[in-house]
Amino acid sequence: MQHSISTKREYANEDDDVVKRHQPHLAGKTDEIIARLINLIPGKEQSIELPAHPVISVGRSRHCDIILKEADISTIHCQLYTIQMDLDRGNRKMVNIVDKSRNGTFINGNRLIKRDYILKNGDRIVFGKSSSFLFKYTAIPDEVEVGVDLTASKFNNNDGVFKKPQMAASSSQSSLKKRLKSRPPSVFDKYLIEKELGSGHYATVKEGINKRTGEVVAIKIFHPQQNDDHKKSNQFREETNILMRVHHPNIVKLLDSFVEPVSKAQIQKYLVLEKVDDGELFDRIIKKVSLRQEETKALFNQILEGIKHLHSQNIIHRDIKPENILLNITRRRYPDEKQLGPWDEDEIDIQVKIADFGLAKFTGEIQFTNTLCGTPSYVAPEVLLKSDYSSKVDMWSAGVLLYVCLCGFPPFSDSLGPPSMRDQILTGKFAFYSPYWDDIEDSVLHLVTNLLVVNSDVRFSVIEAMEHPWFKKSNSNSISMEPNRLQIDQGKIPKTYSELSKV
Ligand SMILES: Nc1ncnc2c1ncn2[C@@H]1O[C@H](COP(=O)(O)OP(=O)(O)OP(=O)(O)O)[C@@H](O)[C@H]1O
Repeated sequence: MQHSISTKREYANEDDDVVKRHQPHLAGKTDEIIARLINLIPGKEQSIELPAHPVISVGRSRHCDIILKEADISTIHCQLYTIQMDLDRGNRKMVNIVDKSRNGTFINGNRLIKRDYILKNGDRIVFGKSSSFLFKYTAIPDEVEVGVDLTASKFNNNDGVFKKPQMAASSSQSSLKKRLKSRPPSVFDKYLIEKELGSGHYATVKEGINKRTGEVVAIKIFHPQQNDDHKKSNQFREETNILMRVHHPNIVKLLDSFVEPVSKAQIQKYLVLEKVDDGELFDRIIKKVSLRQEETKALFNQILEGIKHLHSQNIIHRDIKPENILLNITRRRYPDEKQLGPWDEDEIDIQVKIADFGLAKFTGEIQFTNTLCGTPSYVAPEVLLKSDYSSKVDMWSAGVLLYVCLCGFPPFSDSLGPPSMRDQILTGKFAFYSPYWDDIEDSVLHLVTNLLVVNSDVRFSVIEAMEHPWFKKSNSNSISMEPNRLQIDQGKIPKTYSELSKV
């Protein structure tokens, strides 16, 4: 379909002298070009420069700065405002789009409906039904190689030909480097954001591709929130800067973080994370009902390695649960390939990656339920009581997780009551029910029993857990204890995660 777009100049040249006199064409020679609207339809490529004018109007009216002639375009369809935004990485001019239309302005498929939205690099804007454009800010520091003159990319034509920036004279290189530093990129400058990988209560996680290196990452996009607390945004930035220094093979690497405006009233936080390919431990438990002891041991050992590293850096995870344990699985490629652990037949190795470390405080409350409604939380008694707590809260959660891996249902649950789940947690009341625990070694029961201890001073630390005889083949019989193995009314046994997932 032919896009009939004309800037004011074209329109004036065509048929209206009055317009020509009173409405100069959109971009004057001295105007700073802040962004471009790009029509990518093959054969009709076109680039409309957007100068940093306070307001640019788009619509059918001949008084608009950008005239779209399609029948579904309103007289004034939308307005583009240049606004100075105070981003966490400095100030930046951005374009705020305000919809005024009857048939809608769509950003990446979502209708604005008379709202405002701050445009991001790579946004696809559709006016009405089919006037479709890609939106791009002109200077994109992260995409430009050092030594390339950004001023050369200030094309001053609307002919739709995308010229490559020219090489700068060496004298301008240091000023360019300074500009690159002082004009920090948005997440959209740096990454192409692709398919959704999953979503949770607070965020959607999408695949991202680093435009410069091609690295594939996971980008956690938190739901927009009111832009009323600069202090919190700064805290987010400072904390994530610390978390970015954490490097360990069993911890999902935090690569970057951004806080960006969505509209004048709302901001959105982004975390760029190492991408983990094979889902959550939670799904593995659902699929298998419970995990074999040797498999649990191999996974739990890696989980403890990750927690040990966090604790050594004075970081408390605060939200250890199977949804936050991600897996990278190396699949078998040929029949006699040697397995590197006690994994399933088609698996050569599994690497555990702990996700969301240290971030619980940004998502508000630590969650008291997990994704399957009514299943228990992993929180320690001192967290429930909102009293002072230490890294030992992670060890309580690790104890719940170990219990769940081995039998498929949680140690604390309202269905086991009375008392209530909360009171079971506060008093540390749990047991190993027959027949579920009958074939499981006393040694691991001893470990669980030393993790689910109400008094955090007595509860095992991560080092104590790692040194437990269960992990050491020769020592696993050296434990003397009478585990609390109980018979229980079948009707009282909580449903396994696997059963709950089918409800
Ligand atoms: N680094 C990653 N690589 C691949 N997938 C990921 C990664 N991080 C998260 N995901 C997936 O994205 C989904 C949602 O992520 P996440 O659980 O972190 O969001 P959330 O809103 O914090 O969730 P919750 O409701 O559990 O607090 C999950 O299903 C998870 O498997």
